[in-house]
Amino acid sequence: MAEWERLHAQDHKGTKRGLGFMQGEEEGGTNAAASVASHYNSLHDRHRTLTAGSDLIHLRNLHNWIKSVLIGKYMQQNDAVLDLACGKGGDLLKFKVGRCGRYVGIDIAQQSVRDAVMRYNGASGRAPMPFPAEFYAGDFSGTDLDEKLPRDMHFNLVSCQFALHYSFGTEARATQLLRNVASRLLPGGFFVATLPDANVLVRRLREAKELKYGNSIYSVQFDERHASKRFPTNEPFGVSYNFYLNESVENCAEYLVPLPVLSRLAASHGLELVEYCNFTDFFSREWKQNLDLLERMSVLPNDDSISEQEWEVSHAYMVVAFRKKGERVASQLPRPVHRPFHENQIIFLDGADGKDQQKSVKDQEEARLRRGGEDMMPEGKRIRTQ
Ligand SMILES: C[S@@+](CC[C@H](N)C(=O)[O-])C[C@H]1O[C@@H](n2cnc3c(N)ncnc32)[C@H](O)[C@@H]1O
Repeated sequence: MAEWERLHAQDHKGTKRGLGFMQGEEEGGTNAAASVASHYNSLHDRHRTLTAGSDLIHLRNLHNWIKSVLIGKYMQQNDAVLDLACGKGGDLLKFKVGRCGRYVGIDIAQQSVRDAVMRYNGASGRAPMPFPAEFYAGDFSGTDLDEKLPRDMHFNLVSCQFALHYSFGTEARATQLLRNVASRLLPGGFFVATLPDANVLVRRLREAKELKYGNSIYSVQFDERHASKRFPTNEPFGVSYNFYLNESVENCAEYLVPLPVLSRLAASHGLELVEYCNFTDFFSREWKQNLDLLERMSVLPNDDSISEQEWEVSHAYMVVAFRKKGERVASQLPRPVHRPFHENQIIFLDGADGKDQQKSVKDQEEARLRRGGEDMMPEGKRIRTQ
């Protein structure tokens, strides 16, 4: 039996999908968001989904392949895409392959957004991305995007890869994220995400002797507040844990995302759950149809294979997809956006980290005036200082 099949069987042995959760202390708000930003800013193009160390190359490739398949499944040619938590732009190529019509990337870590801009413009001798794009630094669960983005900016696809769980620190933050997605998604559009699978994390916690478990490449640590290992359903937010991969300390807390809670919150914003699937199940279902991609992305090279330990990490994640109610609306054609995108065009929204925020906003305004007032941004997208 393949490792992913064993993990699948183990998790579907008479278990109920859906758990209760216990609320933590009043944490998970803006301070937690700031710590996430500084954590990701401090990583030099090295995080859990990109390059977590060459020894985890297969895991990295596998997770990139899963994201590619997921995006490919829900994206249509010429779609307008919102990449929430775009990080360093690691998914730009996937949107290029999907023939993206227009791209907007937002991340709380401003240094990551700068890296994404470089990648978009064609860093390290690579070709620039062929689609128009804009970049924002801001907190996706602390900012009202309905109010802050240009009024006519809507998307066919909203993608939030390996980041949704940061919003579950409080109900207000999780709700704001869903409100942001729903307000900017066109009818018939999709919201796709990858995130830790709370059922697997909690099952492993209950099987462990301590509050920490893992293997030689990963570990998950819950704190003493969760010593009972019980999680009341009526308090589902703020259940934090720390995830360590290959001994690299993730010093920012993540939060369990109970699927029933996410699904209810999404439904109350007009988003219907159309798919949820653990990574290993997703792999076993999709690999045959996507064999070419599997080979091209070197997920299963001949000379080596994904180790049991790596499958165990992968099994801690899941994909979800939601559809916004209504008939599909074709993407709007973007107004011309000048390229390359300049770093000083990054717009700072509420919650973006960094003390130079106001200065950057001022720089942007001055740069615009130096260009004789020509607005390189689409009309309506004025710099907002909070
Ligand atoms: C694991 S990385 C994933 C990056 C990218 N989506 C990918 O898959 O390669 C998580 C990203 O989420 C971003 N992030 C976390 N909380 C956020 C928030 N509240 N608003 C915007 N971005 C956030 C981090 O800065 C980081 O870039």
